[in-house]
Amino acid sequence: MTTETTTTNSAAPTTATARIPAPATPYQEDIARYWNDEARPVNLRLGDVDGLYHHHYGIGAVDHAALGDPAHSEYEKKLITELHRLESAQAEFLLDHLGPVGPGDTLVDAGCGRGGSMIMAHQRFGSKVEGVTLSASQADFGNRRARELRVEDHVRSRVCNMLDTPFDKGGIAASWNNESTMYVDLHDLFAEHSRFLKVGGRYVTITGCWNPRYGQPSKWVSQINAHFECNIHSRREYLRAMADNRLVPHAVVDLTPQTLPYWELRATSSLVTGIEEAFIESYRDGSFQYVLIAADRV
Ligand SMILES: C[S@@+](CC[C@H](N)C(=O)[O-])C[C@H]1O[C@@H](n2cnc3c(N)ncnc32)[C@H](O)[C@@H]1O
Ligand SMILES: CC(C)=CCC/C(C)=C/COP(=O)(O)OP(=O)(O)O
Ligand SMILES: [Mg+2]
Repeated sequence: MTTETTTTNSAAPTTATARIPAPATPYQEDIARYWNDEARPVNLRLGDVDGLYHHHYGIGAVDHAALGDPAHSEYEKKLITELHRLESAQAEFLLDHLGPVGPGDTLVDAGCGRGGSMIMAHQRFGSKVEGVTLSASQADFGNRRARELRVEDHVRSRVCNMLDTPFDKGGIAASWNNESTMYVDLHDLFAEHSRFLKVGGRYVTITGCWNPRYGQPSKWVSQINAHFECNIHSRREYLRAMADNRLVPHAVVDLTPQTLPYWELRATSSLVTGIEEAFIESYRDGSFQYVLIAADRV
């Protein structure tokens, strides 16, 4: 069902030599195409700062002293470095919640993107990290970075549907979704994590969800869905689907106040993509929330 993609030193995907599993649905085909074609400077130029390429957003206070004078010729470069620092801080915060994992463990990054979080997890824990993405370009990119860092024996990306993975039942110590749950049905997703996680293992997600207290998805949430071709779930759906799949919340953290500074800073940069207003307005009007949920597999 799943196959590791063959990688080369070229930036182009090497799908000709790889046996890529067929997407399970036409929707997944759309999403694979979307991420295969993605090359936004807001992601690549941030990743170029230190070689960790993320497709998630940032948390934490902006370091205005590090940014310095906006009129300075180096300001834009410093701004990019600062946005990247906040995105890496987000991944560190997710890893903080994985529990006591170590070098003998295998971790799963479901919807791994270009693999930045996987590298960070291996560097922190010494663990083996298995990533799945629908995109062959992303898997190639992640595997190339792992080879360049000489961690390819421990960090591996493959093209695979996160709802149907090859991981053995109960063989995984901890797993996560970093901004990738909005592409799948949550019941199907948590059933799969629950299957491959060992009892006592930890699952963590950082995600954007619509707030049931607001009523229904706001126009801003609908705009984010249209922009990314995704389907943002409500906070209630997360907790219900986890409860139905032996995932019991250990921590629920509302990161909305911590992510707003990232968005406000990003909105002033030359790398804006046009989606900044929807995130800022929906976080401000309370219709959308940025949350971490860590759960024990019981
Ligand atoms: C916004 S990116 C997040 C990437 C990564 N987690 C990060 O933090 O940099 C969403 C990712 O989810 C993946 N994805 C979406 N649906 C998927 C599915 N059904 N199976 C595997 N990956 C999926 C995409 O291929 C993409 O890599
Ligand atoms: C929180 C929510 C709703 C996220 C939707 C999923 C998504 C596309 C995340 C960021 O990816 P990216 O880093 O490629 O996006 P951008 O190009 O905007 O930085
Ligand atoms: Mg980004």
